[in-house]
Amino acid sequence: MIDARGLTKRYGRTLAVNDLSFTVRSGRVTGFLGPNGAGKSTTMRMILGLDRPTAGEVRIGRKRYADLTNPMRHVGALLDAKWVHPNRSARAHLRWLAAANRLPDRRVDEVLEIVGLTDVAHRRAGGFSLGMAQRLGIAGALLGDPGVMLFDEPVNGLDPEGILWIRRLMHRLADEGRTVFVSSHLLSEMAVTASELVVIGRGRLIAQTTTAAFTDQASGATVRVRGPEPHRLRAVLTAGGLAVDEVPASDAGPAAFTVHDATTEAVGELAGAAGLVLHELAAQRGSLEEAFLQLTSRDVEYRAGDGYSEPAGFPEPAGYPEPAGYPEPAGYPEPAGYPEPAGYPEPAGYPEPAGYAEPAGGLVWEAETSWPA
Ligand SMILES: Nc1ncnc2c1ncn2[C@@H]1O[C@H](COP(=O)(O)OP(=O)(O)OP(=O)(O)O)[C@@H](O)[C@H]1O
Repeated sequence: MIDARGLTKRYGRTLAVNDLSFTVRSGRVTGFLGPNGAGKSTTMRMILGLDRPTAGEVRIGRKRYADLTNPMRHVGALLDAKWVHPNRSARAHLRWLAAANRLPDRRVDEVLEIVGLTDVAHRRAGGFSLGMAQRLGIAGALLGDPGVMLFDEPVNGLDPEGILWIRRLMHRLADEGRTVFVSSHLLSEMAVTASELVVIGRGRLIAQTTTAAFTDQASGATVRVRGPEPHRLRAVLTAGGLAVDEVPASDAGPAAFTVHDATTEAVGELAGAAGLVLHELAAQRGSLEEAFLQLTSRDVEYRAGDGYSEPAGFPEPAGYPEPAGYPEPAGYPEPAGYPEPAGYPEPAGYPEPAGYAEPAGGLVWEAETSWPA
């Protein structure tokens, strides 16, 4: 578990992280989401003891990083994949890392196997592609078999195969009971990788919630429903106080209704009480992108009358540029047979520390942001 309380970091006039509190739980992938310059890397560096907070603190388990004995056994991180001596082989790099951290040498071959680098372990790391370098970085993070893993923008610059590999690895690590905290400014990638989200903007917490609740709450829950008696169905739902829109037949499916701000339970019970047969009843979830657009517009409305003023020292990150050469993983196909880990059950073996309380459910709307459109 990672527990941040009041975490604050100021660089001169720039408030990079501003009174940030959140909890990252074990046994699931938690996405750390925010636009460029939101403060994600700074927060991760503070978790890892590489930056000292101006105020507040962060704990891994129940200890601060500085108080961990042999930290690599507790927390592994991929911050910069190219942090490796270019003339060392992958195996030599990992053996050096293991020796420096008093970790057993046999673990080197184990982690090379996990990340699929066994066959190239003798090659110079300086000649590795970005994808291979990422794998080597992850092997290093896994050396101590830590219960907590941090990844800072791990898919930046990777091809679709590399992105998919990282995503599957994170799910696997979470299924093993580890705490997996992964930062990204890519909403689409987080939507399929993370089951929980910590969302920040300009250094402040916007939301901590499940990915599903975030999209539901921000984009509103809608239900798709269809039956053999559409006229009666519409009348029954409307009489039940629900807003109904017709969806004409298309390649995507036969004609149906979209019911707004409703649950499948409410729609099903109204239909059942009227004795109506249904052929389809499904919750429709908005995309994470839609959720963020909704969030932004809400903030604009909220700000209109509340006297909100821009805090000093919050420069707008200029233009939120997409890193050069980074392809948006738009719509790359999910390979057949790829199973989404069902429900991220809490695995045995990483018990929640005593006294840990589940954060209150629902969204925590605490701050404003300007998400790039
Ligand atoms: N060492 C530093 N000195 C001064 N300012 C810094 C330093 N590190 C970060 N900042 C500033 O703090 C803010 C947050 O930066 P940070 O890199 O943590 O954001 P990020 O969310 O990780 O962004 P990105 O996705 O672009 O990496 C930015 O305004 C950045 O310019």
